[in-house]
Amino acid sequence: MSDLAISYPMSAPEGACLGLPLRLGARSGIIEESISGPLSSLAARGAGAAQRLFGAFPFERDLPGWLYGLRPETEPAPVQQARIDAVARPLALNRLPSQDRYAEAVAAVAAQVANPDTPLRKAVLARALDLRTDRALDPFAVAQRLGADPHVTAYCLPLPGARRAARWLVGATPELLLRKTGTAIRSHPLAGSARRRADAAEDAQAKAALLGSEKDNVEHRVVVEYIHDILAPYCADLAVPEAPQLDRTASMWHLGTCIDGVLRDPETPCLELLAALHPTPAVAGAPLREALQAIAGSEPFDREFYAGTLGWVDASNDGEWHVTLRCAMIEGSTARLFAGAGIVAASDPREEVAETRAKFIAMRRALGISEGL
Ligand SMILES: C=C(O[C@H]1C=CC=C(C(=O)O)[C@@H]1O)C(=O)O
Repeated sequence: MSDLAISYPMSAPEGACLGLPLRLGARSGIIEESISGPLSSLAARGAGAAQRLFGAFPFERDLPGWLYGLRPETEPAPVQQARIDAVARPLALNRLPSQDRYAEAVAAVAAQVANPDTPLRKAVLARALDLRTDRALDPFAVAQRLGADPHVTAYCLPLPGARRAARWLVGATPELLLRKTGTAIRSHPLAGSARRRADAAEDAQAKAALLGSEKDNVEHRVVVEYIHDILAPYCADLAVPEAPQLDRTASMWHLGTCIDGVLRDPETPCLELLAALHPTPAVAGAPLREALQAIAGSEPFDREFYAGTLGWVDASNDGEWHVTLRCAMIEGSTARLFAGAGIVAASDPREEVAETRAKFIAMRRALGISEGL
């Protein structure tokens, strides 16, 4: 019986996801229209569109992403039908790269950052976990479990797959890249992390240590400076707090800064701002070109939609876009999970392995992957 947990259509024609359900935070619906293209080429969309468009763009900004028009009144059936108890059983987990290889890559990038002859200030290195389970995974059930954390925005959306069935991008992100409401804009970048502890005193200690960590504050400052420099030319006013605050999810502490601005031109398209911002040093690094080289030289997989951006834009050009973090790409009975960490000169390779392990916790729990696997 549990094999039938997925009851919605899985056979979208190649290159389209029409008729499939999508969920982003509190909003959901059935896809009735889709537009594809790189973020920069879709930047004019939104204004003039008949309805709110939802979408996702990959990490690489020149690659195509998707904007979807939804039939909004429809609550996707799987949300009611998902059988939370019918969890697919994990069979095998493959690390890409191994933890040792990841630690070596971190050490090499930290050394590059420490070298005053190279311009690299920070690079975000990720690793992936490839999971195989004993039956088809239910992406909506996974998203529903992730969404139990009130500090994240959970999402589940189909991506056109190479084969007949859609691939699903599922996750729960804590990071707001850009919200635009009229002339008001907000970005709330996160960078600098510590695993949360079950014991309250230890948790408070982890939080205080993160706030005082010079390494994490350096990592964070690079992101805030970058976002300030990108947004400032668009803004009549831009408020950037001097020091970061602490933000949380159920399993992580993060350094966060809430940046608020007022646009000079209220007509500035939301997606134009997004195209200018993405990818920030919270997921890439700085300077961008050197960071992308470091990433390409270190990561033995394609990030695809991990560390991209997802959200919506509406007819009055308002929108809300998140960083595609704490996610997995689900296809049938397989899932690829992603987690990354910002590397600066003072990064300790073993601690960055531990940090990425902690960032997998939410998705591992949602997928029922035991610590031992
Ligand atoms: C790149 C990730 O997290 C980013 C967001 C928050 C904290 C981060 C950090 O401390 O490195 C990362 O910049 C990830 O979760 O895969």
